[in-house]
Amino acid sequence: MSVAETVATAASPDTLDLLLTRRSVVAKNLSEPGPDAVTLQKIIAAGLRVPDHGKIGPWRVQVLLKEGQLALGDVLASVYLADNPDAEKRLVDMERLRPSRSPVLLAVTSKIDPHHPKIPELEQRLSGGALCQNILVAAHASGFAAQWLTEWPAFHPTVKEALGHDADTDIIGFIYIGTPTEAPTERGRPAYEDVVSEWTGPEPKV
Ligand SMILES: Cc1cc2nc3c(=O)[nH]c(=O)nc-3n(C[C@H](O)[C@H](O)[C@H](O)COP(=O)(O)O)c2cc1C
Repeated sequence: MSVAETVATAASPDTLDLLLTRRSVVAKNLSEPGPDAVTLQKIIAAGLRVPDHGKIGPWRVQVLLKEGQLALGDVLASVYLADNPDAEKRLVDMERLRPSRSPVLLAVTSKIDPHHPKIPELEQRLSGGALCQNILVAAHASGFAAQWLTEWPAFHPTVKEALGHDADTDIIGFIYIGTPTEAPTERGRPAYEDVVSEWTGPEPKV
């Protein structure tokens, strides 16, 4: 079997265009329809195909459809109320609806082995970030839009516990996926020259 047959080497201008134009769509602007089960599986499978030094797989993905979103909404409302006993009902209701903003919600977690004999913690963490980004790109390539959020629930131990995770697991993203109700305006991006430079060797020591 040739190299070309085993590695995706064909030029894909569409992929490049997508990467050059990708924009998040805010979760509240993501409505039905969401990806169907087969499409969603492909989107997540693309996420799982990330660089993962040492084949550790230090990440997990939970799919929250309407049932899970409503259940998580109940958790958020009760945690929010416990932390803010004087909160207006309107704000508690907003928390209850937070996970239901889009048809599909993914909770992505990362569990790092800080004592791994070979793979540094940083690399394990970055693999999880790459997974989230692959999911965003795959969602867009499938004709949907998405937003990767953490917001307060990602950092709340009770929310983490309710999702079934131990204290050593981090929620690294809630990824909202759906169909945009309005096109996002373009967002300023760093100027290429401010970020990219050519390095040709160490500065001479004077
Ligand atoms: C790990 C991570 C967490 C994020 N969490 C939030 C968040 O909690 N709230 C928010 O408004 N944006 C958050 N963002 C930013 C959005 O995902 C997104 O980048 C932003 O809306 C800008 O859109 P863009 O992707 O088109 O640049 C987060 C991004 C990353 C990478």
